[in-house]
Amino acid sequence: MPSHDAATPAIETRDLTKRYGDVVAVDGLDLAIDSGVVYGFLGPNGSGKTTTMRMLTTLTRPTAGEAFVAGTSITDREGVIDHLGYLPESPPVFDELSARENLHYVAALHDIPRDVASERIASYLERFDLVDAADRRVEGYSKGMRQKLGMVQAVIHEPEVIFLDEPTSGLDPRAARTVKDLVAELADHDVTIFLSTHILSVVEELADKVGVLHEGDLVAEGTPAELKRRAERDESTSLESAFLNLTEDRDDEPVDAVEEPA
Ligand SMILES: Nc1ncnc2c1ncn2[C@@H]1O[C@H](COP(=O)(O)OP(=O)(O)OP(=O)(O)O)[C@@H](O)[C@H]1O
Repeated sequence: MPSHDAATPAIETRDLTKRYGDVVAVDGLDLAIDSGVVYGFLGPNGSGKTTTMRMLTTLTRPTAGEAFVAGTSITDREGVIDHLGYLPESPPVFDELSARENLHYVAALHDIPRDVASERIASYLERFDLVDAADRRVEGYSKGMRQKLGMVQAVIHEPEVIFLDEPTSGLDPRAARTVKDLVAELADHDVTIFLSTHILSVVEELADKVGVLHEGDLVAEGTPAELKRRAERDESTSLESAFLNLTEDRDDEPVDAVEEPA
């Protein structure tokens, strides 16, 4: 259950901006995402998705604007860090440790008692089919095994808000199913999932709401059905068509929130 006030969005950004020299990676982003929502964060390569997630997980500082995760400002790193989990594109794992040791390390960072951590770790290792490899050094792991370990690292401390960057990348169909089922299960327990992926079938299956980023701007927001309905006006029915339509090269256009028809 979220510890923050239910009326407070789980993720809120106001005019959140990140510049790298002349490059505006994220340009005045305004988001308000409720608890228990799976938010599909879409956008072409280089549109600012990773930069947004890095700001929201305190790994990089905004140039301007502000953001709150689970009601806590991202400027309060100590205060916010226990409330969030992050699976980045390359999971941060220690190669010289085993999966179990890596997970105990992360659990200890979050002050989870050793016996509680042991139980949770055993359960996740089982769920992700990592039991046989659990006590082997991670340096010999395949890409998919690392990805699964990264996923467990992101959820082991039971955070209220979880940021996932391409969580099914490199996974076999069974492991991808495990991840998707876990996301759905967490959302059922009011955990908020901020999910960035280029795999639109994952978004279709899981996302309650979708935001489309283009060159650092949020160009559309709505449910997958709303975005598709909008694309239907262009005689198209798929989320892929909606995505392509929304992110084709365009001059600056305002945010286009897609509303349910009355
Ligand atoms: N550390 C950095 N230094 C300079 N420019 C950066 C840095 N990180 C990101 N950028 C730039 O910011 C923009 C957004 O990059 P970002 O990685 O956030 O995109 P993305 O949407 O996650 O892309 P992808 O889908 O390819 O992962 C790009 O123009 C990128 O070159």
